[in-house]
This record gives sequence, structure tokens and C-alpha cells, in this order.
Amino acid sequence: MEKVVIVAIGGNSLVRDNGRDSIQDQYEAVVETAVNIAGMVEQGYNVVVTHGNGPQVGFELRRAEIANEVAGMPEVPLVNCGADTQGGIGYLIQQALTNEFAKRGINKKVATVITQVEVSKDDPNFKNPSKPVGSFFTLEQAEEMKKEHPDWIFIEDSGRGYRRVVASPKPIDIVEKDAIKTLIDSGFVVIAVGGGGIPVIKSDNTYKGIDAVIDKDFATSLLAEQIKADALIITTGVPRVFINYGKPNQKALEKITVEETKQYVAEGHFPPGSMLPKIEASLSFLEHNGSRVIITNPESLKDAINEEAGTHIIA
Ligand SMILES: Nc1ncnc2c1ncn2[C@@H]1O[C@H](COP(=O)(O)OP(=O)(O)O)[C@@H](O)[C@H]1O
Ligand SMILES: NC(=O)OP(=O)(O)O
Repeated sequence: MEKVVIVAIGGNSLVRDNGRDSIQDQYEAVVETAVNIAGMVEQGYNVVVTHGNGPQVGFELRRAEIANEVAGMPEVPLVNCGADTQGGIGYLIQQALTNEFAKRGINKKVATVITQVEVSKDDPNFKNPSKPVGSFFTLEQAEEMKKEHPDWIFIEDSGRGYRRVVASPKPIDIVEKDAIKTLIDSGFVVIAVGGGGIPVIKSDNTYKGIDAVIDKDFATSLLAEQIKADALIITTGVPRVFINYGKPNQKALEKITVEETKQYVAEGHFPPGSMLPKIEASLSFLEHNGSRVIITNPESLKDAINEEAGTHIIA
């Protein structure tokens, strides 16, 4: 039986130029990741792919707002912007993997599942927006925009600049988990819970979209638990997790236990909205029977799975 490995691709790792990348630029970044995923499939892993949409959903939202402000086009709710990015990014990954498999003679089919993820309408995170989306701005730019849009909230994001934040409730259930599992068991490479999934609330057996962006690391960890994956790999913009990140005494972490990781969390080494959700999602997976987590950048994927790169968190 092949080992099921979930690979989560960070939305920021697909965007290199803060919103000025063309779709072709993003496709090229996706192809680089697809090459590495194909390498894992060749090694015999049964790979499930998830992805973020933080930058892309923010660009979509802004595009819709500008179209509304300038041309009177109808507004697009945030939940629909998220659904659009799930389809758009899923398409890029699906095509890149299909082409790479054909090139290497890998006999695997790829399918993207439009995935709804249930959240609670009472989740306290609706009152405390924390998920950075879209472009990075300087403090001066952010202050200027706030004059025009007083309801926008900005946070400083890991020394990279200021970004708008939106509500990010915790995922409770993956609505399409059975379809995802059936496709995996049938030998498909599945792309799912894109952008953390489309947030929906359930009432009287009826689902309804709700404006938010779910953190894809939490949604990925929940999917990993629900399909009983063997390992979780989170790819992002850095080859390893650091303590004292960005300071002169920063230190890359190679292999850490759950207890050591919790200690580093308590010491405040991981900021909310960037590295903290990855660490919390990793701990949750390991505490729900997962055995192995790797955090690394897309180009190190193949080496990381062979323990030659990345940060490894072990149960
Ligand atoms: N302790 C840390 N170790 C490594 N990277 C960190 C740390 N703290 C903050 N970061 C930053 O967090 C980023 C990952 O978060 P983010 O870009 O939001 O994720 P994603 O790739 O899922 O979009 C890294 O690229 C790095 O810039
Ligand atoms: N939805 C989400 O968590 O996206 P990023 O990984 O791009 O932040």
C-alpha cells in the first residue's frame, strides 16, 4: 500500500512580485512545484495536494471592489472570491501535474475537487479578523488606504509589510471528504481544500457560504486526519522553520519533537497569520495519529522527504 502524503502549497510561494505577477508567472511557479511532486509520485508516494490562496483571494477581492467602484459592476462576496481562486489555482496545478506526469511517463490521473469546508457561525474569529490577504503595503500606503476605507484592517506580516486581514474561522468538517477519499483510493492524485476550502455554515441540513478565508494549513491538517494520511508536508517561502526568525541569532530547525515545538510556540517564535498556523496545524495532525510533518520550500520537497532538507516535526 502506497503511503498517503498530503502536500500543502503556500499561496505566497506561487506569487513572487506582490500582485504584479501574471497568471503565466504563477503557472511557472506551479510547474516548479509540480516537478517536485512528480518526483515524489515516482518514489511511490500517493500524493494529495492542497494549496493556499492568501495573495490571490485578496487580488480577486480588490479587482471586484475596483470594478464596483469604477464601473458599477456588482460586488463579489469574499466567499465567492475564494471559490474562484480554488478553481483558478486548482486548474493551474491540475494542468501542470497532468503535463509533468505525461512527460515522465507516470501513469497517474489528476482531479481537483471543489471543496466546501464547514465552519461555525459562532466562531470567535469572525469578530477578530486575522488572515492576511492580497498585496503587501508600506505603513504609509496602509494608512492612506485606511482614510478611504476606514473599515479595512491591516496587520504587519512577518517583516514583509502590511496586509489587509479578513476573518478566518477554524475548519470543522470537510464536506466532500468521502469523494476525496474515493478518488485517492482509486489511484488519482487529488487536489482539494484549495484556499483552505470554501467556508460554509450548516443549518437545518442546508449549507450556505459565509464571507471568510480559512487557513489552508488548518484545513489541510483536518483533511490529513480525516483521510488518515501518513505524512503532512507544508511548503512555503522558507526552506526551514527558524527560531529568532529575522534576527541576527536566527537558527534553522532540522528535527524537533512535539514537546520542543510547543516550547518554541510558548516562547513566541512563530507569528500568527504566517508561521504559527503551520505549526499549530502540524501539532494537531501529530496529536491525531499523524506520524510525520515536514515544513520546507517547494524546491526542497524531494530532498525533504528523504530527510535531507526541511524542518521535520516528529510525533
Ligand atoms: N519562525 C519562522 N520561521 C520561518 N519563517 C517564518 C517564521 N516566522 C515568520 N516566517 C515567515 O512566514 C512565512 C510563511 O508564511 P506565509 O507566507 O503566510 O505562508 P504561505 O506560504 O502559506 O502563504 C515564511 O515565508 C517567512 O517569511
Ligand atoms: N487560505 C490560506 O491559508 O492561504 P495562504 O496559505 O496563501 O495564506
